[in-house]
Amino acid sequence: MFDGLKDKLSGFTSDVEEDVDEEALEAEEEPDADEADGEVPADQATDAEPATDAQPSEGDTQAATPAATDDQSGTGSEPSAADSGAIDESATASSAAVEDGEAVPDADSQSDDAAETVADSASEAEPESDEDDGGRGLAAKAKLMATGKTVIEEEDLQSHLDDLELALLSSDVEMSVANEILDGVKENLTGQTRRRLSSTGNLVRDALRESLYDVINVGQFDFDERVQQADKPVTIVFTGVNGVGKTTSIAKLAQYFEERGLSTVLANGDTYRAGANEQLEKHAENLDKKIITHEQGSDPTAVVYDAVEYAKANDIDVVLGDTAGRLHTSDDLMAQLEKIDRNIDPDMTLFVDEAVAGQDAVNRAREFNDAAEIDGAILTKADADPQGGAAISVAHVTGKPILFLGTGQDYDDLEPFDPEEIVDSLIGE
Ligand SMILES: Nc1nc2c(ncn2[C@@H]2O[C@H](COP(=O)(O)OP(=O)(O)OP(=O)(O)O)[C@@H](O)[C@H]2O)c(=O)[nH]1
Repeated sequence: MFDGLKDKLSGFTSDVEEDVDEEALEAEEEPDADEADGEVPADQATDAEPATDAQPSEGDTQAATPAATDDQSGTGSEPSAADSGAIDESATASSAAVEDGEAVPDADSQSDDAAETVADSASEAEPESDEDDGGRGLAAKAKLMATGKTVIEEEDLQSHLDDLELALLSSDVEMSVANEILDGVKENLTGQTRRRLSSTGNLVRDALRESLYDVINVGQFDFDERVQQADKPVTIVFTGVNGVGKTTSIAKLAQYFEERGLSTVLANGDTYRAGANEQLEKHAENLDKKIITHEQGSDPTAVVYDAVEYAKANDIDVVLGDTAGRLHTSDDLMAQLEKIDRNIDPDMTLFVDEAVAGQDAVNRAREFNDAAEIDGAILTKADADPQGGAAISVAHVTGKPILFLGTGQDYDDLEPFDPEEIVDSLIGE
């Protein structure tokens, strides 16, 4: 699921990491030259407050001096990050933990801790009165260098952001959504201080994770809780064009509810299309569910109404009503759904489309929502979609959450949409 997009996002994070670390290594050579003479650079000397109790280790005096100047804790126990941080990742992560006054964590959590520490220290590292050289004073930069930290500048990122934009658009992410993600990444990442070589990857991934989560997590609500708490019968009406998996999704939801102890009745409100009754009847038979149908061409509202009456009379918990999806006659669609709304007042209207339709699905979601407001969406055929563009875009474009993903042709191939899980699967935990 979404493997093409995963690869592209992982390409972005590793490219930024590689590039920014390379620049940090190049920049590192300059302060080293000063240190070789045993002299603290003038900028640092004026900027730094000596920590009187800092005890540099033997033979490491040049690096230990600036490191100690950054040690606000006064413990004097921090190893020289300037010397070891750029070379030895684990040493850097350990020193980050020491800064926090914590025990050295296990190997897996070291880089995360380092990223946190660096994020925490970003405000400390802000220049106060240093001269401005495009946003950050030279003295502040030198100070960061000396402590094994460096800052990510916007110009370091621009070409990568361009690549990311291309990657998102070519994965069918809607333009405004791609822009929102890019803005978020830029905002989250630029100006970040980070510990050299140990935390860039985490910072980039976290920045991307946060921006993706923000666009995906729009309008989420607890579907199960809403259904459980609503007065019964709960009526859910499904909209969307034909052929995308709407009927199958209704059947999958009937099974989903049964697994949660809720009974269902199906209603075929798609009275427009020949064969629609038979199609839904087949699913009802497979799942041993009651189905309400009327003749082709009859009033869809009457079908759903009858299903609601049946549910009331038989203590059925949920009515699942299909409708005909004809976007090209959006007036008809509107009139049909308005009539259902007026007469039946469904608890929810869910839009169904296929993830594999990419931009088309996103556009249809917008149009359906404009024509008759939806409460949420189901994206089918996510199992066959390498792109992920619709899954990322639909919620942001409609302002309504994706509630389920269809992940196969079997009745239990329906997964609740969990934004956090989706983002983790796209970026890695
Ligand atoms: N791989 C995969 N196939 C699916 C999924 N959902 C539905 N399908 C298949 O998509 C095809 C169309 O599904 P239907 O449920 O018939 O689609 P529909 O929207 O009701 O279309 P009409 O019946 O023409 O209105 C069927 O072969 C389904 O088995 C899914 O999540 N993954």
